[in-house]
Amino acid sequence: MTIRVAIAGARGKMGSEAVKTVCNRDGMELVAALDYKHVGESLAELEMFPPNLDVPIFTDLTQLITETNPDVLIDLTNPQSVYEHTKVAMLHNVRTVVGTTGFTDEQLEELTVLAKENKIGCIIAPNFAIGAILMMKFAKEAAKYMPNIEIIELHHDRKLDAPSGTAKKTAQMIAEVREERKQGHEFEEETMVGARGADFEGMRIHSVRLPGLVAHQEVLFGGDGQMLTIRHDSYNRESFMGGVMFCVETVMTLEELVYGLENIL
Ligand SMILES: NC(=O)C1=CN([C@@H]2O[C@H](COP(=O)(O)OP(=O)(O)OC[C@H]3O[C@@H](n4cnc5c(N)ncnc54)[C@H](OP(=O)(O)O)[C@@H]3O)[C@@H](O)[C@H]2O)C=CC1
Ligand SMILES: O=C(O)C1=N[C@H](C(=O)O)C[C@H](O)C1
Repeated sequence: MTIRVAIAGARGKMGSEAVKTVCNRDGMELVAALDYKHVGESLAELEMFPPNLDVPIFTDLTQLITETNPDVLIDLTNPQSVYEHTKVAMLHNVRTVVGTTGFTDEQLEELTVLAKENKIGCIIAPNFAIGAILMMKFAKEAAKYMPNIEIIELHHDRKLDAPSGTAKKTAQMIAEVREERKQGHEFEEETMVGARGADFEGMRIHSVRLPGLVAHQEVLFGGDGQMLTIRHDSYNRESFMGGVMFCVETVMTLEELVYGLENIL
């Protein structure tokens, strides 16, 4: 069976890589792209894609679904659009693989309920790179023994959300095994706002944004006279594509929402 795939955000850094990957993948067909503005009738008209890539572009998701009948929508857009896309797709019985970050906890909760009610598969993966999943899993394990933790995530300077979805997910996974605790000492004071980063149950999260970076994260564990560092680096967007393909294939077998690749690997 060929999986019919649509991509929202196809012109973007991740979306364009996903277009390439889906087109080269046996057992998948790219049937449509979703954009929020009219950039042409077909991907073939865009300079960044080969002139024979005759894949229609839609600005309306419902119309895209009605006319091209995709099995899976991959969303690689932005925090403002992703919730609505995922919801509309689910309500039209289209499975979703979501890489876009920046969901609120309430949105995640609502989509979880909606997926269950409609018995429709959805995977929301804050990070598709296998190395990043392992970094999060190892960090969760280390936190059982070393609960004083600071997370430093480093990304390119076009990123919209901070902290990154990966940093948030890392903190959530660690929180499953670490009791909330204040780190440092009670007299600590910020003399410049933000100096100590964001506070997640006492762990601190720091977001670095610089040109030249792609996606990187360090989790630092401090102990008496020692420090453990767990680090992952994505040097390009190909690093995410194995995970995207795995999710497209896996979501076809699901009837619920899964948040995080670590739950299905
Ligand atoms: N889960 C993972 O492993 C990864 C997740 N990400 C996440 O994926 C998302 C995309 O990242 P990235 O590719 O770097 O970002 P880009 O800004 O490069 O790409 C986003 C694309 O989506 C388009 N877009 C915006 N709104 C809509 C909409 N409503 N419908 C259709 N297209 C839309 C943008 O158009 P325009 O530019 O014209 O506004 C742009 O082309 C981010 O949330 C990022 O955090 C990134 C890397 C890995
Ligand atoms: O915006 C990005 O680039 C990335 N976003 C995801 C996140 O917020 O964690 C995944 C990866 O870090 C790249």
